[in-house]
Amino acid sequence: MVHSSIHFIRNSAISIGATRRRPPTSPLPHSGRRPHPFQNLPPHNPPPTFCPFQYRRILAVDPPIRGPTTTRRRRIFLPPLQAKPHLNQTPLSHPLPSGPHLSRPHMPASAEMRIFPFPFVSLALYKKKNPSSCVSRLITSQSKPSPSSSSSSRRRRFDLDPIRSDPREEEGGEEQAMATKRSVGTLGEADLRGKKVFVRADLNVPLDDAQKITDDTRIRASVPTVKFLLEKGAKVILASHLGRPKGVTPKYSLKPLVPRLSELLGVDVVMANDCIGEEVEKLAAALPEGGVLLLENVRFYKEEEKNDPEFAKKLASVADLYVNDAFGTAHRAHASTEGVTKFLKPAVAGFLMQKELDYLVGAVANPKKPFAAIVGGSKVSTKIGVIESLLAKVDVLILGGGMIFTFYKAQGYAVGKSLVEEDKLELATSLIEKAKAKGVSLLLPTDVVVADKFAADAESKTVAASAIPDGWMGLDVGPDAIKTFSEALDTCNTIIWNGPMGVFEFEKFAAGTDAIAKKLADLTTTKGATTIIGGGDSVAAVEKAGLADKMSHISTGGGASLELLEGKTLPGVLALDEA
Ligand SMILES: Nc1ncnc2c1ncn2[C@@H]1O[C@H](COP(=O)(O)OP(=O)(O)OP(=O)(O)O)[C@@H](O)[C@H]1O
Ligand SMILES: O=C(O)[C@H](O)COP(=O)(O)O
Repeated sequence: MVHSSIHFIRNSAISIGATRRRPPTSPLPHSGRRPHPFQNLPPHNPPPTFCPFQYRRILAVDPPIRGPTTTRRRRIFLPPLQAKPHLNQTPLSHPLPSGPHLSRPHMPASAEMRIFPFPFVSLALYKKKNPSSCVSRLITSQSKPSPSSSSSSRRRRFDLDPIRSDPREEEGGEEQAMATKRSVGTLGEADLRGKKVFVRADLNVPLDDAQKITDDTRIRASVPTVKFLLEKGAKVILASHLGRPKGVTPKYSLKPLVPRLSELLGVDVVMANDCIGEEVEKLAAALPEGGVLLLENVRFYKEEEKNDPEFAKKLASVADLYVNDAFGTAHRAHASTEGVTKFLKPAVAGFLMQKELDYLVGAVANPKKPFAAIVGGSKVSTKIGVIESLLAKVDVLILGGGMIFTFYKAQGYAVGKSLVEEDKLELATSLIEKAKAKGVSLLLPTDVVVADKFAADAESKTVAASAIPDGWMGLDVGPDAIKTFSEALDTCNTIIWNGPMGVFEFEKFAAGTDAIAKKLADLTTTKGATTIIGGGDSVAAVEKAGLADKMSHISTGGGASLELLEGKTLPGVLALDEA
């Protein structure tokens, strides 16, 4: 059953599917991999403009993530920081040593005396007994957003007070609707035998130049729902998109999927040359009980993405009822995901859809605490919503990937040629402050692996986060950071991960990502922690490490999982029947 609703989903579904906010998440050869962020950078980042440099010892205290009784204050030493001139910190007489040893507890006593109110790692705002009570107190002391901000088109939720009155009462209960959809499992043989069921799946799988499937995860994930329907004597009309074709484009045909689908389903799947029209009508009419008809790519019609009602009606005309199992496309309000529900009843959720919602809504809304989120990936700008939303839920937030350099720079570090979003420096500072205000332990890497160029064969070395040499770029988190992150994760019972820790595509810079993948697999299998992986590249990294089956849940949706984690509602889900 889909878990009960969460109070934080509060945004209107209307605009959600309307924008193509982000590129496809998986590296899809058929559609071309999205350009790496570095491809858009000038050859050299401008050097930092602030000076003179002052060095200071930062001492931050992380919160008691070991739980109420075993709580102890643990000190984490960050390497020396090049302070902003206006910070007016007492300079040390000499630059402090940097490197991995700095986070070990054998620091000179003089250093331990220097405690700065620096929000970099988190602060000791944690509650002694009940984590949420401390967070509650802190948050309720903040002013509530103005009515105008809450209705803002940015649809951000988590700068809102998460423990104030239940938003369902205020905003009409869309979030409840997300979590209480009718499942295909409620349909019995009486409902299904001899019926034509329109199943929208997300079969948007990567194909190589020879049209060979390079990752069949999404096909396999769609099998349980279809098999269930076939076993109950239904006739399945299967629809999907593939890539982002502009009109009919042979390389985006779903035909190459037929053999694998037939093999997995144990039936000979019939393929149509179109998704609407006479041929489809004939093939659908000829389907036997337990037969499967695969329609051609619904995106060959522009009406699909426009959610054109006439097109939706045509799609629906060949079937009796509707099942949406396309979680990966549920954030799109398209004809085959949303429009078609106006013409087919019942319209229910498939098993994959349910599982995704169970984890990405249910487990995230009611996590077994302590709850940690690991957010990486290339840019902070693509993860703002996720970070803000998770800040209201988690006890520990670990940041990695390319985005950390924007945080470092915002705090006065020199970052060499690392990826930096200059226009997000203030945002980075404000996220740090929000973490502090909410009592979240925000962990940034204390050391990084830097490279002299963005290449697999680049020269590399590990340096303290504060000591990135000019002309070098950070491409992975360092061993000390991995150790600190692992220790923090050891204490957690629910962990969600989105975005790799480094440029894991290059073997030399994959250690941080691999270590996190191994850690999560280990925590799942040995400790029973709930681990959820969302986001195209993090999923790819886990698959690459061969650890996918060790995690509690690997999401099949990149954009959809991100939107859910941001607290947005998914139109493809909202349109389904209530349970
Ligand atoms: N230090 C770094 N510098 C530059 N790029 C990085 C760095 N660390 C990671 N990356 C890149 O980030 C990319 C992944 O970022 P992305 O935000 O797409 O993550 P994701 O897991 O795919 O999440 P989602 O699909 O939900 O956006 C990878 O291609 C990786 O090479
Ligand atoms: O790969 C995905 O994320 C889904 O199939 C949705 O694809 P889209 O981003 O092209 O809508």
